[in-house]
Amino acid sequence: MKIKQLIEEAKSARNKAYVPYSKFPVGAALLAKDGRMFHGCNIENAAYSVGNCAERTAIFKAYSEGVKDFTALAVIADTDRPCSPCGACRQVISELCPKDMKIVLANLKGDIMETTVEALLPGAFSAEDLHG
Ligand SMILES: O=c1ccn([C@H]2C[C@H](O)[C@@H](CO)O2)c(=O)[nH]1
Ligand SMILES: [Zn+2]
Repeated sequence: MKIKQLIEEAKSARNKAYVPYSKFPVGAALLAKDGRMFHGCNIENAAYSVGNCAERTAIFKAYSEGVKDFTALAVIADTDRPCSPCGACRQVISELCPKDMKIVLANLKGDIMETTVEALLPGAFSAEDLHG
């Protein structure tokens, strides 16, 4: 799948965001190795801290369906620079996606930044740290 198409998928996922508090909709699209696409949006809550980001929504949806092998993730929001995933999402992405997997960050202006899981969170705390 082309990068532009993946970004379009993330953009349409963004339309589903539930963001009454931040009014900052974010969309994500996660492409699995088997070709399946998992969309994610941010879903907020009056108890602010229990809201979930678009990236984690997409990853958790895939995992909960038993899909664990991914090839690319795109994220988009109406930001000046391509949308930058938060620390919590970087940690989750780092554990559940391959280190060299492509991450495409985008904004509505059409700016695109391509990066990788490893580059998003170098030296991430991992299961190896936990269990030696
Ligand atoms: O990469 C990001 C950055 C922020 N958010 C959400 C969290 C919250 O709902 C809103 C404002 O931070 O945007 C995401 O979903 N993904
Ligand atoms: Zn996040």
